[in-house]
Amino acid sequence: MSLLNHHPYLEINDVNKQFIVDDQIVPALSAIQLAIQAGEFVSIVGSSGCGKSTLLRIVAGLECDYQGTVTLDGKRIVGPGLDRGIVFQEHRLLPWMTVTENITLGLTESDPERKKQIAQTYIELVGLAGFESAFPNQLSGGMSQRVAIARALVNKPQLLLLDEPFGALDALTKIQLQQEILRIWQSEKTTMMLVTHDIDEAIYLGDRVVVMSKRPGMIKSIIPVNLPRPRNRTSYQFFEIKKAIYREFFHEDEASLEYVI
Ligand SMILES: Nc1ncnc2c1ncn2[C@@H]1O[C@H](COP(=O)(O)OP(=O)(O)OP(=O)(O)O)[C@@H](O)[C@H]1O
Repeated sequence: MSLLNHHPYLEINDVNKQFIVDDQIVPALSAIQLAIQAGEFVSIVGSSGCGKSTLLRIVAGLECDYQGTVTLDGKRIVGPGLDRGIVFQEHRLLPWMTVTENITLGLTESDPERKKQIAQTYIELVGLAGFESAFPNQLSGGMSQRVAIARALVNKPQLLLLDEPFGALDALTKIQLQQEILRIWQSEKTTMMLVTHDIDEAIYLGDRVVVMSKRPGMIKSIIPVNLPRPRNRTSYQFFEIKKAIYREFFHEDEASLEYVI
């Protein structure tokens, strides 16, 4: 089922970004050009330090010193906004607050009763009913990430930015949460932009996989994933897409590819 409306929703236009470290210019992103449609799920992969998180931070409005333009629904991004939610690799929950309190912290709703109801909706959405009063130290890593996802969704953002959200989780929890995020994407119709090191995850979730080159990060290729969901990670077609992505990393060097997959 396609959730796309076929109009560019997020437009990243010729974005260049450099950092100054010890008076030296460190180029991080070069000529990034990417259009994402409303309701699309886009995965971004690339080697460590290629600028994936920097790109996500620019879209989040956390990084404003760059060249080029980034627009969301036609409006230029000039800082963080409620139209975008973000989930990081570490859950970043406040340890002295309960699950409900962490989720409602950034909620714009002021009526306390309504606030609680909204939190409850999202607690149920991420499968944490019964843990409303638990504190972060009483939760597993996967449960904490579920809270972080609920917190990012509570203001109903149109765009959810996921920066290696499952990177610190064990393999089984990771697979479970990938399925959850897919379910949430389908029910909430939120546009998703996922940065990951995990190529299987990128293919399992994305409508397209953006492959970035080494520093300074450039878009090397964009690989469409035209497979019906839920996807079978062990299918021949899945494997073929995986191979195409590895090929991008290993510069079409079939000999070295042989040792990878
Ligand atoms: N605040 C900063 N100050 C200086 N340099 C930075 C800063 N943030 C990022 N960089 C540099 O920019 C480049 C891109 O970093 P970024 O974190 O975006 O890469 P990444 O692809 O997300 O890496 P990883 O996959 O390892 O998380 C790196 O060379 C990094 O050292």
